[in-house]
Amino acid sequence: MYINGEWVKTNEWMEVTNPATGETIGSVPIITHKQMDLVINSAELAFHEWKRLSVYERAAYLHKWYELIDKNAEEIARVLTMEQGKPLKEALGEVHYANSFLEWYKEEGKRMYGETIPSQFREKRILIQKQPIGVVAAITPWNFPAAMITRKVAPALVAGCTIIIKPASQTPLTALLLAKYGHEAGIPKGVLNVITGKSSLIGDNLLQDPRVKKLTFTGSTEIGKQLMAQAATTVKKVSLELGGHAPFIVFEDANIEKAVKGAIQSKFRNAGQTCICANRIFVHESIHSTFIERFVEEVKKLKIGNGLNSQSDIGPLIDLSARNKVQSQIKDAIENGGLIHCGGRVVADNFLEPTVISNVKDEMMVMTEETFGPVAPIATFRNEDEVVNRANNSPYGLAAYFYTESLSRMYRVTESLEYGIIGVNDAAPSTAQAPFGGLKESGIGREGSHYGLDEYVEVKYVSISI
Ligand SMILES: NC(=O)c1ccc[n+]([C@@H]2O[C@H](COP(=O)([O-])OP(=O)(O)OC[C@H]3O[C@@H](n4cnc5c(N)ncnc54)[C@H](O)[C@@H]3O)[C@@H](O)[C@H]2O)c1
Ligand SMILES: O=C[C@H](O)CS(=O)(=O)O
Repeated sequence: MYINGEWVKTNEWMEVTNPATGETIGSVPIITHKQMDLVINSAELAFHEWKRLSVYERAAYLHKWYELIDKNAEEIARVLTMEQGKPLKEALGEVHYANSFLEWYKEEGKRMYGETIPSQFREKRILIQKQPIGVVAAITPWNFPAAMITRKVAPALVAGCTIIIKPASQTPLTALLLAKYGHEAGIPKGVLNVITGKSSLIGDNLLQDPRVKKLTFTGSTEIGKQLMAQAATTVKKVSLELGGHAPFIVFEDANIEKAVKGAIQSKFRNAGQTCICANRIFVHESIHSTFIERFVEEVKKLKIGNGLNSQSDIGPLIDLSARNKVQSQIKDAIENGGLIHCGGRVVADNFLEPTVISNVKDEMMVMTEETFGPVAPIATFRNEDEVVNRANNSPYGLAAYFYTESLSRMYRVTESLEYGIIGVNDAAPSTAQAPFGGLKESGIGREGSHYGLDEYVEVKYVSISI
């Protein structure tokens, strides 16, 4: 663990395994209650100094950190693949995507402007200041072990906050490697902290402690709800990036080749283990057979294998329970009339073949539960109103995609879909300068863009009588 600028150990450890091989590739300490108080105290003390630096001084630290991550991207990507499983080419892409948040926020922090507002009284002046909120608790998921951390750390630190990061137990090594380079960048002690251990102990301590002013969580909706309730006990500011269940709609006037390419890209990235993966594919009945033929042809080209193998397109699922959950969705679809066009079988322990299922009904598990795996369920639809209603019929509202060549349809459907992120003929919308986040039970707040910076500041109103 990295606490107050030092590498800290304990007597208890937990192992980190490679999901592709089951081998133990490392171990990390299990934090104690006493160390929880140490890390919160360190972050609190550091905050009072860190916030006094100019944003240009803070940005300079982020710039050095950015340069070190860029220089060591291959090393970080290899560790990421070893503990998370994604193909090395995807892991390297994630490291650069993660670093883009440092690059973007080190400049955006310099635009954290205040305001003056005209008063109706001659003798009064109205001043609006933006100030850092304080100590931030960041709890992150295993599917993007680098990007889900820097998407929080970059705006938090440049705004003047200090941060305590708890990475997922499955993927702590990437977080610790990022901290190593943050240390080498000279980030002052107590500003950046990475702790590991039992989730509930860490969560209980962070969320009950009044010195922690903000919770930023990325993970499942179930855990997000639990943490939001715990944060309420000390009225912490909360940002939640939660589950998704993206509809992917192919209208009759779509460019089918673009739609097939986009569906492959969205569905099978990270073996389908991303919050914005296409989860429900809706194809207009008039082009269904053409789409399926081309889609299955391309899916069959995908190569499954260890992420360290440069030929692999699809790595393992994170663990056996994840694989079993996806398998149960496939089984339910088949039992209810779904037709398997390819895949559906376990290749080895955590490896599941990329699977395409047609004749899918909206009541099936695969169409109602988040599918964190390489399974593409395809349903047909007759008209725009029908498919928009079906697409919106979900407790989730994170990402949605649709393919059309019609400008008027693009506006109609974009305005009707109840999702925070919409890709129109585009299956890869994520970028640092744009706001990422969802509606409904997909979360609260945004990450990335200037909206993401606002999550780490308080707005102070100063009324002056002269
Ligand atoms: N919206 C987004 O930006 C986004 C991004 C990535 C993943 N996700 C979602 O995350 C989920 C997959 O990630 P996951 O399996 O790591 O999610 P998860 O909710 O199981 O765990 C997320 C994090 O919370 C921690 N955690 C679990 N229980 C806790 C507790 N009681 N107290 C404190 N911390 C606790 C975990 O250790 C992990 O670090 C999916 O639902 C996916 O959609 C969303
Ligand atoms: O899994 C969720 C991630 O936020 C997806 S992305 O890498 O930001 O597109």
